[in-house]
Amino acid sequence: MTMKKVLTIAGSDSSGGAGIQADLKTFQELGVYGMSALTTIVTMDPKDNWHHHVFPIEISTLEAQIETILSVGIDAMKTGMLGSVEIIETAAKTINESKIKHAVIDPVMVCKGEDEVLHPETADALRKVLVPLATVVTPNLFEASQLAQTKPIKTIEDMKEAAEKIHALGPKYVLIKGGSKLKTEKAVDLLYDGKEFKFLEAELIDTPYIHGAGCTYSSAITAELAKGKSVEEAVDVAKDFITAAISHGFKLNQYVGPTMHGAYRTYGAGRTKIEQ
Ligand SMILES: Nc1ncnc2c1ncn2[C@@H]1O[C@H](COP(=O)(O)OP(=O)(O)O)[C@@H](O)[C@H]1O
Ligand SMILES: Cc1ncc(COP(=O)(O)O)c(C=O)c1O
Repeated sequence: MTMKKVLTIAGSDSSGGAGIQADLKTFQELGVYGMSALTTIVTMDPKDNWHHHVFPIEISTLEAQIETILSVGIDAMKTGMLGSVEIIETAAKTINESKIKHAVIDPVMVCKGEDEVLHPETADALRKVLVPLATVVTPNLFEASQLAQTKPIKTIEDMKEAAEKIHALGPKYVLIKGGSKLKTEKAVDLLYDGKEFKFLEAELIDTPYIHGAGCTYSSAITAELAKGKSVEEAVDVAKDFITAAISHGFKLNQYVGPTMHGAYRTYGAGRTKIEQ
């Protein structure tokens, strides 16, 4: 069997749990060959309560990375933190020019633990330029309300309404992540293809260690799509993958705890919590 090749266009999380680090670890776990084009570098200041700093990368450096990777060829790609309108346009150009079959767009707008939207001016560009090209777009509740331009999402009904509005922008599928922020007993996500609402449910795990969960989830979807799975199948595997990763999340330091990318391979979809 030939190795499937996937690209992530995303930021670097120096602490290793989210961003490109999460993407490449997840690709490896799911047996695809990962390549990366770095958009920004995020650091955390230990002298200032782990406050995030974002260092952008020159657009010409991003373009050179993408050129390298497209010369190899890819089976699927994803985007994560992009950080500027110009970078969003470059990602869209990559999807159009490579005629790639599957692009998963994770519309990263905030980092967990940080309140402010990192790049407010980019929400509009995401809506207009990138989201329409997605096979699947994977907003969390906050990102979904920004993309749909609706009020804060608090209920399943709000989620459905936002999914319809986002679908109207042009992506094939919308996957809204309820996670722990919806007042439900389970961790519920909503998949919408323009016709049917499908809910994905998993046990809601009582843990603060979910740094990088969104990056990991969208990478798992990308890996499974590259292997030829349908969107419904890919999202199902990814939900098991992220649930296992969250149930084995661990404390890195007093500020952050990432999910465990190797949990699905090591423990399977079943969940045996490791003692911290
Ligand atoms: N405490 C939790 N227990 C189980 N699943 C969770 C929990 N928190 C988030 N999830 C799931 O993890 C995935 C990523 O969601 P989320 O953390 O909301 O994304 P993001 O990192 O983009 O904010 C989704 O499938 C969501 O339902
Ligand atoms: C580079 C980068 N991308 C994405 C994210 C978002 O991470 P999450 O998957 O927890 O939403 C972060 C958060 O720190 C980050 O540093």
